[in-house]
Amino acid sequence: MVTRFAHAPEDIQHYDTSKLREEFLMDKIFNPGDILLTYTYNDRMIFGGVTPTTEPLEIKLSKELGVNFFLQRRELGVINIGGKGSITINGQTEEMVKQDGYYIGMGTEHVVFASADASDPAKFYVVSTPAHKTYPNKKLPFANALAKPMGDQAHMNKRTIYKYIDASQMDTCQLQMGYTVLAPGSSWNTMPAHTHARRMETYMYFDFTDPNARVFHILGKPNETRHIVLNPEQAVVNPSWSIHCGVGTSSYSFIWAMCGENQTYDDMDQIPMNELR
Ligand SMILES: O=C(O)C(=O)C[C@H](O)C(=O)CO
Ligand SMILES: [Zn+2]
Repeated sequence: MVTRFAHAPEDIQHYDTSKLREEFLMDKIFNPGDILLTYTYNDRMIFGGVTPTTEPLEIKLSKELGVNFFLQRRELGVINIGGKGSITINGQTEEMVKQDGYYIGMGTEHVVFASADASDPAKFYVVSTPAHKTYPNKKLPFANALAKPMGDQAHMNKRTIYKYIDASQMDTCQLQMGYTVLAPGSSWNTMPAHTHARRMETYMYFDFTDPNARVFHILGKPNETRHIVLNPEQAVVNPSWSIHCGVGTSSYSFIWAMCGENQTYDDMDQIPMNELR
């Protein structure tokens, strides 16, 4: 697990490209046979990829968090974006096909991730946030996600937001998580842009319709923006004060996850176009 510190808006004013990437980009999320995690000091979210191949994998963090086991004081959201796999929670196994999600509550001692076929491994994108209460574990199949169509082709931002972990559907301490799929030919996400000073957010981009495509992710204060160019299966941390939107050279999907003061998805401050710089 690597640590990324939190920033003030002024910090990034003089960052060059490599410094900006070093501070905000997670350039590898899925490494076969491995667990790659980032601990951001923005609301202490931990996020990353678990990619089991021949052997099952378990996130074992105790000393790093000053606890006896990873989820002792945390909750966890999972979405599989790879091949068939399974999650075994305290000894009980659930199949996890591509797009299946899971919410695992505070206090769960063992969560073991496995792939059905090492040559087409499951890719579990995981996000964990601090918790204070145990809410029930819940499988989150794609078909049950709340689908919210957004945008239109004229604005090149036709997309569907699938909310997996949403306060209207289930209880969590902080975590909100979902999956946005851009329609073929659309390239903009989250434009018009917004901030939500009450919550931070991570974005992990994947499923580019052209594997050679790139996404230009935009962050920063609305009047002082920066961009980071992303390959498929890379992620960005967005501080609460930052916009977070992007444009791709093809269509793509991304998983967003948030935590902070509230769980009100629509609690956003929309940025008028003429304020963007
Ligand atoms: O495409 C979008 O718009 C999004 O997916 C927006 C994210 O869900 C978000 O930023 C929520 O705060
Ligand atoms: Zn947002």
